[in-house]
Amino acid sequence: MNQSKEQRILNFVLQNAVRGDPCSVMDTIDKYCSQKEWAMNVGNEKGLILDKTVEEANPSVALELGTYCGYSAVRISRLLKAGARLLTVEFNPEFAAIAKQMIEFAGVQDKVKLLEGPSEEIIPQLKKKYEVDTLDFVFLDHWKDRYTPDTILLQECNLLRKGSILLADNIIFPGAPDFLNYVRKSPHFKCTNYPSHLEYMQVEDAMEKAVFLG
Ligand SMILES: O=C(NCCCCCn1ccnc1)c1cc(-c2ccc(F)cc2)cc(O)c1O
Ligand SMILES: [Mg+2]
Repeated sequence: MNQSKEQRILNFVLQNAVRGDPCSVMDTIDKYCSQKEWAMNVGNEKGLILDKTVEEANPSVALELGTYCGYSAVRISRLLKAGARLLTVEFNPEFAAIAKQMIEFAGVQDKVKLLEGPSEEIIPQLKKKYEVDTLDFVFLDHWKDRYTPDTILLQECNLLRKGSILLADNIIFPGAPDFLNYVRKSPHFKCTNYPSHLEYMQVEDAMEKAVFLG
């Protein structure tokens, strides 16, 4: 049965990256996806915005919605302090299986917990099943029409605290217009826009940071 694109990306990493070296894994994925097959990793340009936001948050507990091949899970977890952890949610079982191997190859498996399933089911379980008090950082990179309902659900589940930082990918392309409207109109969020480009392309994109005010 012929391989998936995601399997080809993983194989390229397994054969060309340095085991246990997160930067090597990120660079190797970016090389493959810019030269051979485009894929929806956040990439290195928006990845630098992600890095700066994670460093600003310096999270003890971080949540990622949309694992895909694990590129941003590796990117985020490499910056976490000792004892800090990333919970990453993936709906697609094939993607989750690839991401698990990618995370292990990068050597960040002790910092990352990969949760398989729909975000609307997993978010309400975070406190009791995954022993989360509140989230210091949330990276939204899953279905763009889920950004708003899941942001509302995070608040309803009391998972955000004063200063929790949300960072959303793909604000322009594919776009998340309802999310942008929601957070920018809400008195509970302080928003900042970061213009950038779609991963591996010269197409405009942007990220939006939304700090929860309580
Ligand atoms: O759809 C995206 N991501 C979600 C994938 C499914 C998430 C499943 N899931 C995980 C947890 N809960 C649900 C996405 C798409 C594009 C893109 C850009 C240009 C283009 F021509 C086609 C596509 C670029 C991105 O950067 C993206 O993130
Ligand atoms: Mg994205």
